Amino acid sequence: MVNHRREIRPLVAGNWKMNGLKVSFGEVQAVGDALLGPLASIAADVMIAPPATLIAGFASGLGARPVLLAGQDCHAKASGAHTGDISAEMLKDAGASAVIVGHSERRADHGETSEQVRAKAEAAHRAGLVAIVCIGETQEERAAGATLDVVSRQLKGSMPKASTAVNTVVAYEPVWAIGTGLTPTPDDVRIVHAAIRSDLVHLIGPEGAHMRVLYGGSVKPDNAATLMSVENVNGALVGGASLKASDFLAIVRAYETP
Ligand SMILES: O=C[C@H](O)COP(=O)(O)O
Repeated sequence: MVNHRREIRPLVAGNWKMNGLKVSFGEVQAVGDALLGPLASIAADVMIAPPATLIAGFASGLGARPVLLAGQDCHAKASGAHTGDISAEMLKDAGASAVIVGHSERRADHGETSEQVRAKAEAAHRAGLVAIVCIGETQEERAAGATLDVVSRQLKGSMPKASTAVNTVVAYEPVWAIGTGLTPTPDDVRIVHAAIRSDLVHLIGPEGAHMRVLYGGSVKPDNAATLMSVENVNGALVGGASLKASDFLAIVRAYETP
């Protein structure tokens, strides 16, 4: 473990996306059991964001196991005539302590703008949830040399002004790395995370130096330790590899203390 990790407690979060019917509670239970047993010395918070329908059951089944639960999206309002939506308050009531907002799949599939993402993050804060704000460039934007501009614009547009290192987490997820098996080089990750760190300090002041900035996009057991050791990477947002407890735990082990 390198020194900079001691300053910010990392977070390893698994985003199950629209999967769960074939993924049993046993996977979450196995993660929780490992954190109580052989992996009790993991120096990181561990979180699962299952489909919203599973949160309440997982919350009661987990008991004292140290696995945090998160939603994958929320509406900007607390309640009302919004068929099919779910509010941050409802996620909190079900047992979530956080919610992912602005994932690139939401931005692409549902046309979500950074302004809407910021409203959702504000809703999360209002409900007492941690907002995990996702940003990241497409392959075309990277090829055009626009990565830092895009990421900076999304960050500035999506972050609530009242964000703190406690109520907000940033997740940098290059769109082209999601579910593809491709990842940026550690140096590419370092450059983007350094720019995000600098923007955070500029946007919200000294708190920005302490906010967790996760990397996401094809994090797997065999690349987790390398990616997690990059400066200003304070954990991971894991998709596919979070569906199997053994893979997810292998990623979590990047934060095993010696
Ligand atoms: O939210 C998670 C990310 O979209 C990463 O997904 P992935 O690990 O399957 O590439």
